[in-house]
Amino acid sequence: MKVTGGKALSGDYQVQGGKNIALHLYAAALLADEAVTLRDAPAILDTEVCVRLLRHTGTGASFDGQDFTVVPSAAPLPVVHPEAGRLIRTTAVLGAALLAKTGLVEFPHPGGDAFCPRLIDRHLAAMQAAGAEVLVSEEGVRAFLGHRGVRPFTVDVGTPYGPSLGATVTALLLAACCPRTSLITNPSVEPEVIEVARFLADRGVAVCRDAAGLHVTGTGHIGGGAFPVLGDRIEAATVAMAAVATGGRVTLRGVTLRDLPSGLVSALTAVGVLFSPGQNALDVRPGRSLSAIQTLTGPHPGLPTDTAPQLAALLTQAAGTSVIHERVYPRRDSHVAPLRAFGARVGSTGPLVSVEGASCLRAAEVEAADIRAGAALLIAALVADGTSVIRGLRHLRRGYGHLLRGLATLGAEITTEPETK
Ligand SMILES: CC(=O)N[C@H]1[C@@H](OP(=O)(O)OP(=O)(O)OC[C@H]2O[C@@H](n3ccc(=O)[nH]c3=O)[C@H](O)[C@@H]2O)O[C@H](CO)[C@@H](O)[C@@H]1O
Ligand SMILES: C=C(OP(=O)(O)O)C(=O)O
Repeated sequence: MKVTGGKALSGDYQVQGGKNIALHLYAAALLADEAVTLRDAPAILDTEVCVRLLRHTGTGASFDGQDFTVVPSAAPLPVVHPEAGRLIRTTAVLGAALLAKTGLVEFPHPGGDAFCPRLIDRHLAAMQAAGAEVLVSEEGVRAFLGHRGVRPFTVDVGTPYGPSLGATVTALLLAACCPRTSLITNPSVEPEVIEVARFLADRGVAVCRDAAGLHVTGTGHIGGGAFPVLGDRIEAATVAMAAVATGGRVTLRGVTLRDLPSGLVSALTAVGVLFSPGQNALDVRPGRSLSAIQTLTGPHPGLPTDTAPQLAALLTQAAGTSVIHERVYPRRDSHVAPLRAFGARVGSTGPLVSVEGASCLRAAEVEAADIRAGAALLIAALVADGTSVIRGLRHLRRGYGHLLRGLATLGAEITTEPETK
């Protein structure tokens, strides 16, 4: 993609349905005994991969650009496609849904962004706690429950890096198929989990949360029907930071201030970003000046790790030394080296990313290694003088359906060419 920077971005931006929310709902929809329509699903590569994965099991799956429809099969093939399953992160969650539904499953090791090793031991612990025999090999995982079905279980989905989002959903889906009560301790409370819990609760699964964790009482029949995919808080944050970094302002449509985690709002407010809530919309603009901050990523409602690379790009425009402490992953710094090519004074040591600002960025030729690194490089290119080239567009397309078109309507000059490798 070629990006000519140096223009303030201003206007309205419609936020897509949440990438990570949709991915988990696609897995939850596999449990249903009737057709499910997920409204406002994002038009991203990961959605296309999920259509392919569901169809491979014999389940009807289609996406018309807005609605993702799942029509159950009486006897789904309990196999997550070995190659396609390596392209996305929610492979083990899809595996859990197939296991709960059919009594066995085979799935490859999950894919997704590879900025550091990403374990799935808590997913496997949930499957074992639910009564499955689990075998792990180089190719992937085989789990077997047999006709006995899911038994009530207790599982801890906490990790040294905080509660696992994906493993909480894996455990929820397993528990949803057991008519007795299971307990998930140290659960994630990210919106992805809350939305899956709401989807299940609408269909008769009892989910309640107290100090011990999530208590889930499942049902023998999970109904169908429509369910909306909540707006993408990470896309909203990305566009807000792009607009502010260029000195512009944006009205985000389809999200409200309440949809943004308080940790994100406080970090951006400390930088000098101003928020004005509207009717199902949020106006975002820079204050008089941008200031350096010291901040930490953390589980919801903390500063989301998926916004930290974009925040580093924004902080190149803030006066002083900023530090972002990554706590959800041991390391997430695939954006740091390519940001330096723009003249940004950015460094990383273990989980700490530091940024010296404010810098005049100049155009660069760089490669994105993953979704949010790509978003951070795009923000830098929008700020920089001259025309930059960013390769690795497929990473961006995995998570952002209409970002480039949407930024163009705000005034960005962006052109794309097919990748040659
Ligand atoms: C598709 C999707 O929704 N992806 C999101 C999801 O990923 P994902 O669900 O994979 O992230 P987790 O919450 O599971 O991972 C958080 C941390 O826990 C560790 N861990 C996780 C599982 C496990 O069994 N054992 C273990 O040790 C991971 O290595 C990581 O350091 O949540 C992450 C954290 O908010 C986001 O960055 C991802 O964008
Ligand atoms: C890390 C991310 O995604 P995934 O878990 O799909 O790799 C992300 O969305 O920033």
